[in-house]
Amino acid sequence: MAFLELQELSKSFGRTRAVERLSLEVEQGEFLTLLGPSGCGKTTILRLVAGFEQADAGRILLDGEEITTRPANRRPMGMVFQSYALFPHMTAEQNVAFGLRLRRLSPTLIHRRCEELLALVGLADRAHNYPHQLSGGQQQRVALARALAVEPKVLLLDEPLSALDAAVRVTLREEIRRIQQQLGMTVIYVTHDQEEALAISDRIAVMARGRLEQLGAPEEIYRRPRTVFVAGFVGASTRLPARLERAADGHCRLGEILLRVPPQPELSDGAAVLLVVRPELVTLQQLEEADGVAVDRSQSQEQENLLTGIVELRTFLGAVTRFRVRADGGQLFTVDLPGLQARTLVPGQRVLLAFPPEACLVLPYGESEAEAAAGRSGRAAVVGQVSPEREPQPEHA
Ligand SMILES: Nc1ncnc2c1ncn2[C@@H]1O[C@H](COP(=O)(O)OP(=O)(O)OP(=O)(O)O)[C@@H](O)[C@H]1O
Repeated sequence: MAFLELQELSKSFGRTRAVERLSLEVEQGEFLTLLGPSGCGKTTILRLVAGFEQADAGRILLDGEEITTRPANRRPMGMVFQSYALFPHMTAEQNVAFGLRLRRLSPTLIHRRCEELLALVGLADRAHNYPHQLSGGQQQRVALARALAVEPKVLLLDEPLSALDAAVRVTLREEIRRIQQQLGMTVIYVTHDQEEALAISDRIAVMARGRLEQLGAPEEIYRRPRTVFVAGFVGASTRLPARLERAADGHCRLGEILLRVPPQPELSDGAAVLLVVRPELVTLQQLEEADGVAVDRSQSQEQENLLTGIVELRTFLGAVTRFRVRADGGQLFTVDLPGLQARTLVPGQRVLLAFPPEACLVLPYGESEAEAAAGRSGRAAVVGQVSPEREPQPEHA
């Protein structure tokens, strides 16, 4: 039996179905992240678990006991919110002590516990500072210590880092993970930031429109997204509507080109699919103008898919440089190359794109979704989609 079980939970607000028949199991000591776009129901799930909302249907079990209708103040949960929500007229130590005072512990014990907790979150020397004397990151550390003070069985974190700047976000998420592992704490963490979710979690529940799309370890979610939504939401990717040909032996038609993909014995010939290729699995090789037609496909065609194209955008991202390349068939590819390989490639440059069959993830793709994709882009459905929020900004026009 799982430590925390959500069984067929549903919650509506008027006509809005915030959560729909959600079933989820969280193990003791597990760090589970609810990931999804704004409005997909993440906060509502957390509030249902905390007892701030009542479910319309379904059950919540903690450690084998049903807590579905138990009031919030009688659930052993700690919560940290997006906004720091500290008491402004209390010092860091007094904030942490708040829950302990309610429990009528002795002042000596409370003081010792606060010292331990502030040390745990790296604020041993800030015990007597008021919230306005602390940075956003430090305030969130105090909020974390305060939530941990009452020794909750489950810690609920609702976008705790989203108000902080990028560098602090990364440091603090590592701290949260360290503390969670040190204490063996069970955590449900809410975020819409896929990179954060991949970095911090044991497992990720990807949500869309109140429903669970996929549940799995970060690597599994990234490498084997099971739905078109997950493939688009988690990680950058090239996504190309295509059609299977000789599915069982792994061929796929993309416009004029026949690509090699992993065999798809479950799918039939002629099925509409979405090809998903991660940017780091494609390589680019510079071509001289004349090479475009002289690419020797005969040797490497067995191992690699080869396409010619032209670099449209180059975006320096630090560790990698991201390229947008338009293949000669019109498809757009996103390609990430590490520093040295990227140096000589600039917009306007003709290139050879190469990626092995194993780099292609093949997802069933309904006709309606294909039409919607074509409609959104204003192009034929064979043109690759790069999600707008991850569209790189041009380094050179
Ligand atoms: N108290 C409420 N009254 C009415 N509608 C609500 C209420 N709380 C949530 N909703 C609606 O339920 C849906 C899910 O909201 P929820 O806050 O759970 O999403 P979310 O994934 O956490 O979004 P965000 O990341 O923007 O916080 C949304 O359509 C929201 O407008």
